[in-house]
Amino acid sequence: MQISKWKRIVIKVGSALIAPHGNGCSSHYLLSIAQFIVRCREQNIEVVLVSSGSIAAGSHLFPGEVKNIATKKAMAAAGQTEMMATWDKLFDFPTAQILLTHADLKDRERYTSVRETLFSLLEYGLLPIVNENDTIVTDKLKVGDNDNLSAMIATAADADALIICSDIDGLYTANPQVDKKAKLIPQVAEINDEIYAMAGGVTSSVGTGGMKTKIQAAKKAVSHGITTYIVNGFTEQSFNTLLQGGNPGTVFLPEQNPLKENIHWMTHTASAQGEVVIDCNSSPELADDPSKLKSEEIVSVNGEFAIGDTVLLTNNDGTKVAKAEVNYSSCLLSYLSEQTLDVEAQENLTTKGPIISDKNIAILNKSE
Ligand SMILES: Nc1ncnc2c1ncn2[C@@H]1O[C@H](COP(=O)(O)OP(=O)(O)O)[C@@H](O)[C@H]1O
Ligand SMILES: N[C@@H](CCC(=O)OP(=O)(O)O)C(=O)O
Repeated sequence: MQISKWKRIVIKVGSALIAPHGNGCSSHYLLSIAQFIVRCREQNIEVVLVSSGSIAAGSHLFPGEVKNIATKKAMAAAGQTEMMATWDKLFDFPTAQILLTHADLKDRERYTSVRETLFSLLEYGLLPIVNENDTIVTDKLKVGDNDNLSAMIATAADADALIICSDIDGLYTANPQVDKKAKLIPQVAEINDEIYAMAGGVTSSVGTGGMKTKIQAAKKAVSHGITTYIVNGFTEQSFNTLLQGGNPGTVFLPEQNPLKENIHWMTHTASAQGEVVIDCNSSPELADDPSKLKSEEIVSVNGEFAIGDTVLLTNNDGTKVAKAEVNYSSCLLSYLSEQTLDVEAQENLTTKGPIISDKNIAILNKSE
């Protein structure tokens, strides 16, 4: 989808662009990005910015070896204000700070709240600037990289395009800093294992994600129908080419049958609070429609979850079948799976309808 058809876009800017030397923010490489944002808004394209750089910006205030994760979180707390100020002074319209963790996105109620805030900010003409809330993240709570965060935000915002600004022109057949014969791939129609295999990890001294997380992000976005670009954020030409409707780097084409928003959220953002092991071998229809699950087909229940939580449904051979909203607690399902109940007793216990919601359910591909 070219710029003329865009109504809303998300732009992700990595640490290397905003804090190129890892000792405070510099607007040097941000001017062309800011100009691109201004040009998009002039064409009535709403923009959401996902910006890294708080840790890189704050690190110089904490000299010496990074002692522990608490120091890194303190760097983020210190650098976040500088990162926001660096962006804010480039625009003559207001910016707004949104700090999130994965906990805010994997909880459906909080995810919906984030969407509402984003839409309200855009309605009033502000530029939302999103970053992970590194000050409070833990391994359990974090997204971990802003490439994947930007894809989750693009989905939440129903964006038409996601532009990931990197320190390289796009996805190459291999890491060009390692393989001098590597070639730029202008277009990716399908993200498969071969594409993932091309992507190496982090190379910049301040980056977190590397190319792997950019491919993961592209997969999340294209499966929601969002055209995704990896472009070189260091060159103004990248943005001039985009403004002319061209592709300056690698474009990942949107999937033809994008997932509905709630199914996409369940597939790519929701985290399972527990696991229900089911017996698809004796009930093969369950593999295609686990919402028909009956208590006697439950093999075991792992973890603790409440009504309305997301659970992972796995076959008793370990294959992941689906992620879905569960209508009963782990306690009741454990009881039901261990009992041999007659139909009447079952009906008395399962008055809330099907065990698994037939609305919020995402059948998983084998590779997920
Ligand atoms: N197949 C690949 N194509 C392009 N770059 C790759 C590939 N594999 C690994 N890389 C490395 O990924 C880097 C970009 O990711 P990263 O280091 O996180 O920087 P940034 O977040 O600023 O984009 C590139 O500079 C490159 O060294
Ligand atoms: N939330 C972190 C950014 C983490 C991250 O993904 O960084 P990068 O790989 O430079 O985009 C920060 O602000 O430093």
